[in-house]
Amino acid sequence: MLTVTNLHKSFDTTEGPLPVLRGISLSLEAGKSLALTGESGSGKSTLLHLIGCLDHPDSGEITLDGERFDTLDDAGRARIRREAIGLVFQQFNLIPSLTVAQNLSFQARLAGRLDQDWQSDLAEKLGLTPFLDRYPEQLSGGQQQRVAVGRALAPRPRLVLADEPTGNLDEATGDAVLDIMLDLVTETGAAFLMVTHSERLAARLDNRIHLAKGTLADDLPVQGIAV
Ligand SMILES: Nc1ncnc2c1ncn2[C@@H]1O[C@H](COP(=O)(O)OP(=O)(O)OP(=O)(O)O)[C@@H](O)[C@H]1O
Repeated sequence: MLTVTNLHKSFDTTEGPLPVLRGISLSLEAGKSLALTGESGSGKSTLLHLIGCLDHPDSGEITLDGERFDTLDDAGRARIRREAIGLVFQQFNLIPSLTVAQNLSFQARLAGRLDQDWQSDLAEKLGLTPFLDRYPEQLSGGQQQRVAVGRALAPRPRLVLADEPTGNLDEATGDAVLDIMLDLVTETGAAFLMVTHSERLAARLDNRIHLAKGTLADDLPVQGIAV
């Protein structure tokens, strides 16, 4: 279970501090999916980065299964990213000098949780088995994003965070990638938080929250979510 309580984050700018998140609270159960929507600049990526241990909040608490993230130092955040979190971004961020198979196993190796059977299973489910010896530049965008999804899920993370994962793909390809992601997060029992601009894609997840002016709107269905 992910819990976020009264999270605040400002950035220093030349015009002074820019408050981006002003008291965000939410919770997300294992096996559930949550879409995070909001206008450009509303702070969606900032929130995802804090939850994903890529940055630290000014105040507030973030816990995963009772373990606090917000008080960790750089090394602690790096450990959590390795061991508990799978990240998928709009840019596929594959390692160009590694094959598909090596990219798929990269995160699991870092986490010390390489499981060849699960990796083969993942490759099959993601339709990547014929491409295992290719390099990322020899794949289409949709295929590259499926590798990124597989890489994130190979260590069986407890929390999967995705920032516009289908943003660089055409609609049909993006839908197919999201279908597979939803199947896989359900199968692994991970909690899944996805940033999206698309109402259509947001509606495919279990719940949705909307960020505006640094706070979460409270007029949305909140089943399973404490907002
Ligand atoms: N490192 C930073 N330093 C200063 N300002 C920042 C920094 N990161 C983000 N911001 C500002 O914080 C605000 C929120 O940015 P963020 O990227 O979280 O928004 P977003 O909702 O994800 O936007 P988009 O949908 O366009 O990706 C923006 O005004 C942005 O300019």
